[in-house]
Amino acid sequence: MEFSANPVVEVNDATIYQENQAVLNSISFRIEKGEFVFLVGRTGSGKSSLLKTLYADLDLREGTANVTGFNINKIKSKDVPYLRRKIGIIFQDFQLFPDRTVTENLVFVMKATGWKDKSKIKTRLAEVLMRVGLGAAADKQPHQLSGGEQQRVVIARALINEPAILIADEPTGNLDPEVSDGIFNLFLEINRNGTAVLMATHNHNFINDYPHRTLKCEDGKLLDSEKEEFELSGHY
Ligand SMILES: Nc1ncnc2c1ncn2[C@@H]1O[C@H](COP(=O)(O)OP(=O)(O)OP(=O)(O)O)[C@@H](O)[C@H]1O
Repeated sequence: MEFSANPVVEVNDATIYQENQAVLNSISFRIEKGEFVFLVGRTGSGKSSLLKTLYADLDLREGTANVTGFNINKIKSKDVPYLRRKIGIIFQDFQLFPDRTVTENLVFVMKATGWKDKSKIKTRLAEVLMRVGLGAAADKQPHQLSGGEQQRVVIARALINEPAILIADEPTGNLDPEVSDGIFNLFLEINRNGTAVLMATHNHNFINDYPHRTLKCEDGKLLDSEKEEFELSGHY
């Protein structure tokens, strides 16, 4: 991977806290534009805490982090929505409005992020739904869709504002293995089109089948497969 002047994520000497407990100590890493990076580590090792720090849901008290040009350690709450437009966030629970159609779910986010022009909204909506293979689902409600399809809607929602990076926290954690593979392949495809991906996962098959740079939270440290060798598996 080329070393660029403008990485999508740059973290220096950051200590990640949950309340008064340091979860990860003095960690540093960068993610370049268009990179695909796995994040692993056993339950409670700090993966979600790290991701939350990157999207400014958890205060960064020590060290610095720059995400898509925003200084996370100095970011003001009024600027957090602008940061979140540059990153797409995807969780394992789908977090769609259950009583609204797919279109309404997506338009809600578009309006909240400044989209006004009706024809542009319509075009973008069709684009992102096509991109995730759900061209025919626009008028369905979440309960009429399978878990995999709901996660595709969430990914479509995350893509609306052309984020520089997708941050995914166990995006296939609630899905059957076969469906998980489809969702994972969708992430690969989105990545091939230039969007960086940082994906926390417990699914070793993904990493074995698609070996790529892997960060591992272990004993308060962040190991980086680009810098050192480590056991992928272990007690988790
Ligand atoms: N809201 C919170 N308040 C206090 N402590 C928390 C909070 N969230 C997480 N922790 C603690 O911080 C540590 C790291 O948790 P974190 O959720 O980041 O781990 P994880 O690697 O994402 O785990 P999992 O694989 O289960 O999602 C754990 O000890 C956890 O108990």
